[in-house]
Amino acid sequence: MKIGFIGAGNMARAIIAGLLKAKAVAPADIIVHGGHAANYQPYAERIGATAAASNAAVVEQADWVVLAVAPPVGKPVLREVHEALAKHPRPLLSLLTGVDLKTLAAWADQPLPLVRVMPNLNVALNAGMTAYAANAAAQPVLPAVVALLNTLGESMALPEADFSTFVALAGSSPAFVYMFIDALSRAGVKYGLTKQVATKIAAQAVMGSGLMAAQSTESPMDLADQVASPGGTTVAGMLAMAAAGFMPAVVAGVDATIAKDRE
Ligand SMILES: NC(=O)C1=CN([C@@H]2O[C@H](COP(=O)(O)OP(=O)(O)OC[C@H]3O[C@@H](n4cnc5c(N)ncnc54)[C@H](OP(=O)(O)O)[C@@H]3O)[C@@H](O)[C@H]2O)C=CC1
Ligand SMILES: O=C(O)[C@@H]1CCC=N1
Repeated sequence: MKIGFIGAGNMARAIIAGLLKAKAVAPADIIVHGGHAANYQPYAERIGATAAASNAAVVEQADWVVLAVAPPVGKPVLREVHEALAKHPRPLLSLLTGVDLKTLAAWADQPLPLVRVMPNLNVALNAGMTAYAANAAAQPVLPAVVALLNTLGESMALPEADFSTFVALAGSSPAFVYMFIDALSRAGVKYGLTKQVATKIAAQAVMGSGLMAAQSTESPMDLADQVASPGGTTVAGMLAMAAAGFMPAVVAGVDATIAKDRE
């Protein structure tokens, strides 16, 4: 199975890293083309992937094509590969935020199996959270696509109406979590830890808590109650964070992310 990537930036590279770690695809069966040869060629060489000379060549050489460019670049790129896709009607997996299947079909301007895929950068460690939605033409290939996505972490079918919310909760949220880790770590620095030590402590605590929240049948607040001993340190910290607007700050961030996705 040859997987082609139009765009070889952060998200494409994270997916490719996850696929290679899972040994789901052989390096030479990864075909990439990007905006600038100076970026994608050395990258392809480094990982043993195939650098294609053009976006059309990606379509010609790959079995499936992943559209991994910035959303505004999607339409011109699909125009550029229109002829190649007409000759080789490959399933197209789009990572573009804010671009639904209907828009994608209009841009493709020909009947194609289309899968809208919304991953997050944690796919690089096979710990991603990915949503997908597919058109009717993609249904026969969908089980194989989902099997591939599942090598990258968890995946779920999602109604397209919920994609903006998913972007905030999974696509963008690693950045929000890094902000939290940095804030926790910085507070440790305030009390004399080095940034390196403080970040290691904060990141490991967040990782364990994420694992616990993902695996437990209890709600996050039930889990928090188990941490917060009566009259103890944790409840004092939780109340101070609540008073400083922790939850409204997080929800405001999600609101802004969703609004941007829907622009
Ligand atoms: N980053 C993330 O965490 C997530 C991103 N996404 C989505 O994934 C997509 C890619 O995002 P991301 O990887 O972060 O973006 P990047 O900016 O990191 O990568 C974009 C890639 O597109 C390439 N490119 C630009 N113009 C063209 C062109 N005409 N033909 C082919 N390739 C081109 C760029 O090449 P060059 O740099 O050489 O110009 C670069 O390799 C976006 O639509 C985004 O919404 C979805 C979920 C999460
Ligand atoms: O910030 C962005 O627009 C992309 C989509 C989700 C994560 N990164």
